[in-house]
Amino acid sequence: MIRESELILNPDGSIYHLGLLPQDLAETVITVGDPDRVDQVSRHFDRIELKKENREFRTHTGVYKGKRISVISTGIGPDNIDIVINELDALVNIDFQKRVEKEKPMSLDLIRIGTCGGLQPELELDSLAYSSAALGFDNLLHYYRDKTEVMLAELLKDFEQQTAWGQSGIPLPYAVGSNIELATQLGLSSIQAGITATNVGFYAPQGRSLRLRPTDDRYLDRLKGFSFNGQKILNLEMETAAIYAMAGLLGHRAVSISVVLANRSSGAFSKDAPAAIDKMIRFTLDRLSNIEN
Ligand SMILES: O=P(O)(O)O[C@H]1O[C@H](CO)[C@@H](O)[C@H]1O
Ligand SMILES: O=c1cc[nH]c(=O)[nH]1
Repeated sequence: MIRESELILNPDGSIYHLGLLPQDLAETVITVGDPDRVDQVSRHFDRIELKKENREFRTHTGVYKGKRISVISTGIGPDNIDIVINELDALVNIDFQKRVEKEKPMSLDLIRIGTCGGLQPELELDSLAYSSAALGFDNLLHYYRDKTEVMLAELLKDFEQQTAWGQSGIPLPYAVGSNIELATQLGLSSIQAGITATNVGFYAPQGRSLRLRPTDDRYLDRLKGFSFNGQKILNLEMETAAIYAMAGLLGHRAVSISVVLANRSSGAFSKDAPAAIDKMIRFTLDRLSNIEN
């Protein structure tokens, strides 16, 4: 039996941070960083059956072209992903009354749609990128025992060697992959694909410098020059690796799609980010509606 301090339920029986009951959640879950983006997604639904909110975690569940979908905001960063994915998993795989794991595990489809900075110069502003794999510069995966089951060891070894990472003064990331089956069902080969660097911050952890200097002047160049099986590090953001790690460990299918708002080589930023984000939302909903329930 899972103790009250570990599986924390609110007085209405909902899970601690997300404030959701098991029946509130669809098996297909879109995650976004920004709570307002939840409304931008659900306004395309045919109908919305539920709206709930606690802290930065806003959830709408509804139906889009016959498919039941939940969209939930995670807020920014991998620390929130630990909370969101564990609690989403608990909603479907733990019996809240008996406080035990259910016998037959359920697998959710998790689709992150977020914004990112483009690392490679050729990445066009407002274009979409699919993260086939991700390097996690957060430490989240290292806290979970079965990490070797989801770690892409070869990619990581090559990364360490090619970038001479030992000289960077920054801890080595972990490497994890997307769910290929889900990516194929969504037809993500139609957009540019590559490795995503998931960072633990927006400024120095993404090589930005306002008044503080990053530890390693060569940080972005090290990332830019890396390639594995013909795939380069395309973009920088703050959730994908943590989602892939947690989904992999818990048996869920996850993919991450990003819209490129910043070109970190040219220094340009999108002239119409809301329109670019809406394009990504429409693309994703359209692809999701083609997957059988
Ligand atoms: O637009 P979202 O989904 O929040 O994603 C990106 O934007 C935020 C930083 O501005 C980080 O969360 C990053 O991953
Ligand atoms: O450069 C960017 C833009 C959006 N989100 C990020 O994390 N980085």
